[in-house]
Amino acid sequence: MNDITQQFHEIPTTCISDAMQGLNNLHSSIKPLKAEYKIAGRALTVKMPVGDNLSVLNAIREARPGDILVIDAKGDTYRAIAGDFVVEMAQALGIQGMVVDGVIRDIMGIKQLNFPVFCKGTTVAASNKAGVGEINVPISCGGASIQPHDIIVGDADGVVVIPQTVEQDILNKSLKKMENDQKRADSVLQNKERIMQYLDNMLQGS
Ligand SMILES: O=C([O-])CC(=O)C(=O)O
Repeated sequence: MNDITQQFHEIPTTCISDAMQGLNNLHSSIKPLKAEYKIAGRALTVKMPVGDNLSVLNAIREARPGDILVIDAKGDTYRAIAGDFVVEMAQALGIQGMVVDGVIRDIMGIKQLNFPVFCKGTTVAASNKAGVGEINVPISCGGASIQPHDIIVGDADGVVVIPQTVEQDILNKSLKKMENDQKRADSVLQNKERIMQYLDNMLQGS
């Protein structure tokens, strides 16, 4: 992880989302297989046709350690983009995690690997391997546009994408948001009076 992705790793996705007005989140159906998973890194994008995962193997072959595979699987939930064998290869080569608008299979084996996969769920059918697909091209995944090397952050709440062109600005805004959330909680959640005062202030004039 380089410096800026390391800093994003320490920030909840909710604060990053707030810093981007909620505009760059992947669809909420894309969730971690385990709530404790946290990922932050650069996207290696994969554009695959429905039900054919040879491009995922290509991406695993080309990935650098720390990369996050972000897979545009067109939302398909019938065929798995990977099972425990493919995921274990990715893990062994140092890939940090996978995000997909589709499904995986061999969920028990993948959970045992403790490899962070964010997806829409699980299925039984494997993908074909006919060979169509592209890597490191702009994609749409879960309703968000993602360019190769954009920053991806995922945790229990979901996945956000931070475009490279604004990453420093979004980092600063996210840190500020996290600090402000903490200050608000410290000040308001002290007792019932402070809570009532906060609610009255918010509701004034509404
Ligand atoms: O080979 C595949 O495409 C999926 C699979 O079953 C595995 O990775 O174990």
